[in-house]
Amino acid sequence: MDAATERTSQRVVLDGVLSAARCARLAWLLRALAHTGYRPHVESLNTWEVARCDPRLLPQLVAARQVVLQAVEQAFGREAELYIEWSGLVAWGAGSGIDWHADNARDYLRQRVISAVLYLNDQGANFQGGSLLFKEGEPRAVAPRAGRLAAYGSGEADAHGVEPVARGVRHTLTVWLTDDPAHSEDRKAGGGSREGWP
Ligand SMILES: O=C(O)CCC(=O)C(=O)O
Ligand SMILES: [Fe+2]
Repeated sequence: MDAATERTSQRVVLDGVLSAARCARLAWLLRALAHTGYRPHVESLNTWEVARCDPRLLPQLVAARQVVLQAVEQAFGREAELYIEWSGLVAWGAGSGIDWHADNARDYLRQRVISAVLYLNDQGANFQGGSLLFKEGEPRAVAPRAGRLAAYGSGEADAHGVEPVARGVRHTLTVWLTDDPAHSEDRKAGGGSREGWP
């Protein structure tokens, strides 16, 4: 394998990244404001939409995604290098799931370098199924539980899928990170800093 095709997978699973109470508040926001259309059997709510629906609710989401950004930067040794490209809350209903894919495998997604999913509720208690599965490497499977963060490369080396949710609703805060400031969602919102929100 030459340097150009080298596959470098990078993956971490961290527990207790957000408290159970903060996870529950984000899940409440998701249930109150989410809309359909992201994928079949899935409802979502991105940070822009929260800003538009009710800016008073924005700080709790902005604070949580900042926690995710900092946890990822620390885990991957990339402090002050990454920007949030997209962030949002996702509710995975019964029947939802995703086949094997890489998160940057389209021309318009190439800027994504790390994917981060913070789970807001518990497999087994709140829903059945819904494990995050990787095609190769370790860890091979992540069982969602409130406060657990899975972070992994957005490229082919970390190809992954979500096992179908069999029952209940699986809640996540999903964040894609880029090292290209031009693709920062905060910059696009008009902020000049890495924390561009008011
Ligand atoms: O929710 C997860 O565990 C992973 C989601 C995912 O792969 C995606 O949204 O691209
Ligand atoms: Fe993915």
